Amino acid sequence: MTTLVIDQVTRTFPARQGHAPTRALEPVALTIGNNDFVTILGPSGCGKSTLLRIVAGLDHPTSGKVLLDGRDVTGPGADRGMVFQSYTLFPWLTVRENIAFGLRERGVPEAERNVVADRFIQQIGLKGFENHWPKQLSGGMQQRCAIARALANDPKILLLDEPFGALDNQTRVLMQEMLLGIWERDQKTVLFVTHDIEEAIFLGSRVLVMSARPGRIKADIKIELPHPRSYKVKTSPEFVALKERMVEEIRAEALKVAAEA
Ligand SMILES: Nc1ncnc2c1ncn2[C@@H]1O[C@H](COP(=O)(O)OP(=O)(O)OP(=O)(O)O)[C@@H](O)[C@H]1O
Repeated sequence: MTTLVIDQVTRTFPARQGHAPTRALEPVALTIGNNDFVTILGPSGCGKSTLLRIVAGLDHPTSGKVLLDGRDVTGPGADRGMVFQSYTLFPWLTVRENIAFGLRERGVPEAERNVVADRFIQQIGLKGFENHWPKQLSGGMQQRCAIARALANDPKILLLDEPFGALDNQTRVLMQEMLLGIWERDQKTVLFVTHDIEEAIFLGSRVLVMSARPGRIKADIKIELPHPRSYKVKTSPEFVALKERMVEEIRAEALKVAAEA
């Protein structure tokens, strides 16, 4: 079982060209495990991406530390799979090659790589597109491929930074169901950043609400909606009540941001 510990992590970006330093994160303390699907919700600029980048090892805390299964996170690693909002597939590799990229880096033989890649191609519904180039795919298909590429490495934890933010609403809902289906089957530990309240509740087993900058965890809410979840749960009284609560939490933070501007 995977345990991620975020131990009193802060991040201050240094002063630049007459601007004061930016305090992006106040001490954040958090333990994630039990194959949680944790969604992080917060107003724009509250430090969500900064926190995720620190867990990914792409940025470093100013103080505090991150431990994955007891080991200090000091840089990126195959134990953490990352998916960004913008499409980040390698344009010179086909769908199958993109998905198998991490396996190739680790020296897995081609035949084995193809078996793993094809399993994920099937799971994410890209069968028939194995040999397509990223530019031949729609945005939603590219993001499915990016998720498959992250999963193919069998990471301990999947880190997603607004992965569906650039998609139209219809595609976004389908992608949420697909990702949830994978989680329901494989029970991966997931950390998912979004500013979409419905998305955070629908996907999450736990929603963390962050305060306005400097960000800290303002609320940690367990979501007990039953699984498997379909989009229909969004109209249930439980879902609507959770949404009302989150709207209030986020509104209070958004007002603080507006008052500062
Ligand atoms: N490399 C950097 N240098 C200086 N300041 C930065 C840097 N990265 C982020 N910041 C600042 O830190 C704060 C938090 O940024 P971050 O991107 O983590 O917020 P966010 O919650 O992900 O926002 P959004 O929802 O708009 O993507 C912001 O004020 C941002 O301007």
